[in-house]
Amino acid sequence: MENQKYTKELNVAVRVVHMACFLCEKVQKQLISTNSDQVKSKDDDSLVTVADWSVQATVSWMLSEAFGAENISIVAEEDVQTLSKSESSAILAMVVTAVNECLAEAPRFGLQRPDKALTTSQILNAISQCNSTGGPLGQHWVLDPVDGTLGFVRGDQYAVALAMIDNGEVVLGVLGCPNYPVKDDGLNRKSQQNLRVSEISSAEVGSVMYTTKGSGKSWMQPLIHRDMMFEWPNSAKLIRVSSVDDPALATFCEPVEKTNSDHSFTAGVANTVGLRKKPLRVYSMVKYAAIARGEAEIYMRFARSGYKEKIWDHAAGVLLVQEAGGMVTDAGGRPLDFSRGIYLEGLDRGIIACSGFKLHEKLIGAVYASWESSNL
Ligand SMILES: Nc1ncnc2c1ncn2[C@@H]1O[C@H](COP(=O)(O)O)[C@@H](OP(=O)(O)O)[C@H]1O
Ligand SMILES: [Mg+2]
Repeated sequence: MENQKYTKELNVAVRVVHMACFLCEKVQKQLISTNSDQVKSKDDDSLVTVADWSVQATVSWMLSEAFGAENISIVAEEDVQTLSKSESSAILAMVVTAVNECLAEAPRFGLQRPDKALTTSQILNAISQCNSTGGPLGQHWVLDPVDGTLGFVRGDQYAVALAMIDNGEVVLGVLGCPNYPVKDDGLNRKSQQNLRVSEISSAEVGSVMYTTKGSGKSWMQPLIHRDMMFEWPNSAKLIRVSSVDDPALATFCEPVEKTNSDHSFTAGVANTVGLRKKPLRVYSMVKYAAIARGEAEIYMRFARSGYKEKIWDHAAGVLLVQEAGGMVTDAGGRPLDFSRGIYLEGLDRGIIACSGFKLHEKLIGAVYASWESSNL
């Protein structure tokens, strides 16, 4: 069976994403506590990059340990150019600490920790090992260490996304969402109340969602509390898309930043289709998670013309939605093409993810009707 082919890969990937979430939570808490009033100062930026590089190093190291460095290809967002400069030595030291503190916890996640702390050059090596550009042949891991940088800085939603592409198709997806609780309606509740990390009760832990292609099943696990052991399946629950197909009742999500997606174009489409609710604006791939979990029905993303979407911003989320029963295509109704390197080449205008066929068909029709008069 197709989904049994990646059993070990999935098992390792899920555990590694849990570890990465643990790392991110620690850095995000530090960020919020040191600078609670100021959003996005220079210090915040450096903490964000600490999280990005540290997650990339951790994931790269753990995958190499599990499968052999020579056997794996990793496509990921970060490189080591900035980090290797002399003026980055303080950040580099923070990365080394964060990675080693995280790797020391590996046994809690059922993985092996290194015999001794990794050296700076081992960590730089692990980061720069993620230099693959993917493509149509062979297996490639695809990693976005911290997706939704702005959400991360603001104590809001962000995600750790790890997927695998095999011969051009996404076959495995894991999405860690540290601020998206497993409880029903976790996203709406949190967004409406605009809770900050410091205010979230420890019982409301985040979630990790995962799936494999062809399984027809997407799963969700809670993150584990401090000092708890991760034990497979770690209370995994099946998740499923919403059955709502009436546009008047549907919720649609989109990026918070209008530079990442044209809010006025999507408002026009929403109006044409008869969507009534206000858009749910959420940072990061948590939007895909919301569709897969049935908390929203539609995700629209229309970047400005000329912007090329990157595979790590979509791979894990797209598969989660599809295996939970939903549909994801470009605005022309064609599947996204993950086989052509780091970009979603050939993407027709924008991305539409839906809980079901009926809504999807209506949206494609509305985009078609609105396009000529838009400025995109
Ligand atoms: N002009 C643009 N248009 C569309 N997406 C963009 C963009 N600039 C950056 N992005 C991508 O949008 C992602 C965030 O998505 P969202 O807006 O849905 O939260 C970013 O991921 P990172 O935060 O990992 O850099 C980045 O890759
Ligand atoms: Mg991203």
